[in-house]
Order: sequence, then C-alpha cells, then structure tokens
Amino acid sequence: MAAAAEELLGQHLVQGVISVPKGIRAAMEHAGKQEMLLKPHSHIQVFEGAEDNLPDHDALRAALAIQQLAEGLTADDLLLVLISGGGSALLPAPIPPVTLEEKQTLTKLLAARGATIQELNTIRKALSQLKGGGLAQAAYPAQVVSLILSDVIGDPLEVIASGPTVASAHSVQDCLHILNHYGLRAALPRSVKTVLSRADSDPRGPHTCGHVLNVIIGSNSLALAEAQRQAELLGYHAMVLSTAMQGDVKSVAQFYGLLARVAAASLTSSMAGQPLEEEEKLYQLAAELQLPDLQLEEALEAVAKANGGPVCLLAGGEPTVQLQGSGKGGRNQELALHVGTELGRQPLGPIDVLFLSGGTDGQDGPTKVAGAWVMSDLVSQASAEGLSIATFLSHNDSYTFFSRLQGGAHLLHTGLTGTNVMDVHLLIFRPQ
Ligand SMILES: Nc1ncnc2c1ncn2[C@@H]1O[C@H](COP(=O)(O)OP(=O)(O)OP(=O)(O)O)[C@@H](O)[C@H]1O
Ligand SMILES: O=C(O)[C@H](O)CO
Repeated sequence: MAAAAEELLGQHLVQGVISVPKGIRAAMEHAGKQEMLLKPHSHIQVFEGAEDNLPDHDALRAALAIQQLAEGLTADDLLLVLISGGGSALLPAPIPPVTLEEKQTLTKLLAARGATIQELNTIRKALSQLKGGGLAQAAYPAQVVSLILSDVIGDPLEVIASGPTVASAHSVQDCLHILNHYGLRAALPRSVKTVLSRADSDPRGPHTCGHVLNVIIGSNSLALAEAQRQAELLGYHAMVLSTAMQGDVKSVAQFYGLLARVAAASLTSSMAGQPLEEEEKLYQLAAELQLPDLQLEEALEAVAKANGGPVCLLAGGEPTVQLQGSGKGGRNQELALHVGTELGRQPLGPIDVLFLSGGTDGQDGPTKVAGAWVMSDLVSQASAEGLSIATFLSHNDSYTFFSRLQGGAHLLHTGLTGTNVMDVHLLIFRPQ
C-alpha cells in the first residue's frame, strides 16, 4: 500500500512512517516481489514488528513515530493513513500507566478465551492512545484520509485494526461487560482499572472525527466480485453466495457438501425427487450457520437456470478451526479436506465437482501455501495412496496430508500477496 501510495503521490508525499509485520520485506524479496517494496530513496520510514501478531517493543517504537508525525501536522497538511488487518498489533500505544506487557497479557487472555475480534478490539481501543479515533485526533487540524483493507466480516470501520481514524462508540460499561463475560474482571491489573475509570469521567468525551474520510478500498466482497467476473469470462455461470462464511470448518464443510449434492442433482437432473430431504437439511444448516448475507435460494435458482452448463459458486469469509492436534495446516486446507470427505459421501452423478479454499494473503496458517482444492474422488485417491483422512484431520495435519497426496498437486501456491481480505471459497460444477 505504501509503495503504491508513494508512486502515485510523487513529490506531494513529504514524509511517512509505516509499521509492518516482522520479516515482511525479506519475505517479499525472497518471493521475488521487489515491486511491492518501497524504492531505495523512499520518504517513508519502515518499522517492522509485532512478531506473531502480538504488540511488541518494535511496534511500540513504530506507533510512537507515527504519533509524533501526526501531532506535528497543521491545517495545511493532509495525512494519508493506510490501514490493513493486523493493524491493532502493529500500532500499540497503551494509555499510561498501562504497560505494553499488561496489554499483551490481556489481549492474549481474551483471545485464548474465545473473544471475538469485535470484543477484543473494544478493549484494545479503551486502553490505547491511537486506536478508536486516537490517531485522527492526534493529526487534528490536518485533514485525514484513511484507505482501508478490510479483514473483518461485514467491513465494520470501527473494528478493522481497531479503527485508528474512526471515533469509538463504546463505553466503559461495554468493556466491563466483556471483561466480566470472560472472567477477567477480578484479575485486572490496577493500571487497567485506573484507565477505565478515568475514561468514564473524561471531560473531553469520545474523539470527534469530522476532519476524516474513511474509505474501504479492498474487501472480501471486492475480491469475490472480481473472481466472479473472471469466472464469467471463462464461461461459467457465476454467483456469489456469501461474504460472511463463518463458524466451525466442520459445519461449513457439511454446508458445502449438501450444497454440492443439491446443485449437482439439479444440474444433472438426476435423482429426481430424492434431493428434497437434502435441500431441507441444507436450509436448516444455513440457518444454523447464521450467515447474514447468504444468497442460497438465488444460487440454487442460478444453478437450475444454468441448463447443465458449468457453474461457479463463490463465497468468502473466515471459518474457524478447533485446534486439538499438533500437526501442520491452516483453516483453508482443513476446510478443503473436510469438504473432500463430504463430497465422497455419495455419488454425485455425471458431473465434476471441485472445491477450493484459499487465504487471500497467500499464507494459510503457518504454512507456505494459500490453501488447497479437492474433487469428489478425494477419498478414493487418498485410500489408494494409503492416506487416512480421518487420522490427518484428528491431528490438524492438513498440510502434511496435501503435501503427500499426489506429490502436493492439490496445494494452492500463490505466494505472499501482501494483503489480506480473508478467505475465498469456490465450488465449481462441470457436467461431464
Ligand atoms: N495445524 C493447523 N491446522 C488448521 N489450522 C491451523 C493450524 N495451525 C494454525 N491454524 C489456524 O491458522 C490461523 C493462524 O494463522 P495466521 O497466523 O495466519 O492467523 P490469522 O492472522 O488469523 O490468519 P490470516 O492471516 O490468514 O487471517 C488460525 O486460524 C489457526 O486456527
Ligand atoms: O488488526 C486487527 O484488529 C485485526 O486484524 C482486525 O482488523
């Protein structure tokens, strides 16, 4: 983002500071993506930090430099803020007396107890000088334009990277409620209690952000819309199902398995009458998954109208994995492996069905691949190679599974993309 902004702005860019994940420049260089790095004489100072997506002293130094730059601006300046997911850990500026270590501990505890990103970032905002509109406040009276890549379902401006340029609408009561809910209120450090009680009586009230323009320039729905366009160019009837896929990968896989069976039956006009029960189950599961923008009926209509032609259903979001084993994998590969199992449950008729799941950042969990793709013959392929899918799944070892299966042919290699708008799922039908 910074390299593109500098290229576009040329000499209008006076100075800049960015806080990016540790090792990202070396990884980009290694991947041969020099064009994504800043030019040697760039006016932008780079800080790398927040190893393992946790705020650290390197990120704190970066946050300080960003704060100083913002505070030095006048009404004649324009501050361009480039925001992407991971921004919360990359911009830590705890309100004293809260220390970085205390913030780190609280963030880790909340995450480990299953707090949602909305809850986590509500707490982060309450304890930070720069989140929840703090950065915009520091830049006042300069104008502020924030260009934002969304990694949160629904693209909520105030949640993405904890909204450094978005006024926070949360109260201390909201924070206490969250801390209570996760059993953390009693054990809070004194510093956190002090900051929260001060916020209650802060005469300045919440930050105002009238001088700010926040714009989402990248999101899962934009990625899916482009994927849909490409699929149509390739001759598919393409349709976006949802940009809010969430829930446990096992339930999401069941959903795709049922959808594949219902759609395949409709496309091949086979099993007349029989899929009704499956269709009911599909709608029931869809309701359980609570996907706010799901276009299931429309998708099934589109399939029916495809007249036996190739169909591509697209979806996006971020399902979750319950880690229980010590294997190597990521949520996309694990989802693909579960969907492969579902597709093998019963014959789908004279049709090829392919499911692909990939992380848009190009890195699925701690692996070097973006995800994986499967077809309905996955189960038989695996058993022909002596690979037990159930065993790999029980160890969360999807990467090892796909690395072995057909010499890794089902792994999706994109390399680091330098951005993250969550995951993309494709379900493709090609009648034979
Ligand atoms: N062995 C594994 N099998 C399946 N999923 C895993 C495994 N190990 C880690 N994960 C998942 O990978 C994710 C952690 O990887 P990463 O650091 O890339 O997280 P993230 O920032 O949430 O992901 P992303 O950057 O893709 O949004 C978590 O969702 C975690 O559950
Ligand atoms: O940084 C964060 O807060 C998360 O990635 C959500 O944007």
